Amino acid sequence: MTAEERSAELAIETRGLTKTFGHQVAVNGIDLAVPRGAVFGFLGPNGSGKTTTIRMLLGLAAATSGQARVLGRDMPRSLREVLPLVGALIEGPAFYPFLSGAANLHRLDTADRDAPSRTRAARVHLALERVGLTQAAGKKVRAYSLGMKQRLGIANALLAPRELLVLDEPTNGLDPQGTREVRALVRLLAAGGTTVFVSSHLLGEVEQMCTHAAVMSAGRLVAQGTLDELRRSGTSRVQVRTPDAEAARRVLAGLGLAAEDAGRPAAADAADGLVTAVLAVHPGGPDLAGGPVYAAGLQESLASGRAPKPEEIVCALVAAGVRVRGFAVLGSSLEDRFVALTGEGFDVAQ
Ligand SMILES: Nc1ncnc2c1ncn2[C@@H]1O[C@H](COP(=O)(O)OP(=O)(O)OP(=O)(O)O)[C@@H](O)[C@H]1O
Repeated sequence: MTAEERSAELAIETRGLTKTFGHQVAVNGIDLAVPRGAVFGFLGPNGSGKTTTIRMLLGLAAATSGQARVLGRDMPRSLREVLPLVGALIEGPAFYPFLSGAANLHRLDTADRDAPSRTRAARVHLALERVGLTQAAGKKVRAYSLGMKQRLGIANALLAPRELLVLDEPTNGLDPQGTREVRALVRLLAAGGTTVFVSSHLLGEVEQMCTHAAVMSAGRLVAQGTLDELRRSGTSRVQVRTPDAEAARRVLAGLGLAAEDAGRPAAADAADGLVTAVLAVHPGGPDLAGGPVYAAGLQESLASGRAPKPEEIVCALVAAGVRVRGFAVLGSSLEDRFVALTGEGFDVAQ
């Protein structure tokens, strides 16, 4: 695939995108690659640079250096052609509380110079229908729940057909019911073929909604890929349950696997011990970010598999007379990965 073909498959692509505020580097040379059709979670703790990145992508802030392409066109040079194809929800739009949801959308649609007035009513109706607010269309916004207001914000982003939706922390401040509604709506929109770029500081949320994710930490992009790729890019371990722990450790060491710890499984024979060893540390994280080929480096390193295969480990254990009563290959969870990548207490609350 040529570089141009690869670019054409990306809804968002940045190279070395950087934003500084005085001496502070808010976004530090990031290379984002968001495939078309993805639900892409832009994950990072508060203050890691997500909103600043989104503002640059939408032409709301100028980059200090680097390039950004949105829907295959250079930004901000092609702002006028690109923006009509992008629906955005940033920091929640301001609605008039004394007007109904429908009346608010009418007002906002009027402000769009490219939106024909003749079809306005139909557009507003369709947008409200898509977010499930038809029943509440005539209700004053001051009587809306936070979740309903957020859905109205998404309806506003959907007033025209969009190729890309950019949502900045769409569930922030919502109660569990509102959160569920917005997450379900994001999945629904994505199922219709729209690329969704959604920022969040909640790992659980990204795991539920997204096909892909990128992780920001202190202005840097420290990993990106499909959720599976990110999971696989951690450290895997093998775990052996055996009454012959010492012998198992020697065999593992002979295969180049350092046994980490020994314990006792909760509900096992009192004589059994658990031996855990690092199987392979797969590259990922910082190596993944910045590569011009989307996540390919990770795929190759996984395919080349220099670590012994699980069946070879079992064979060696059995051949050495180790009584193997349990054997497992343990992957790292996304949570382990993200805590390791961001190096700070990641908010994993739902
Ligand atoms: N206009 C500004 N002037 C000065 N500093 C800013 C400005 N906007 C953002 N910053 C700083 O840049 C850093 C990144 O902020 P940003 O809002 O992009 O992070 P974020 O990941 O979106 O966090 P949050 O989830 O809290 O919004 C922060 O340290 C912030 O204080």
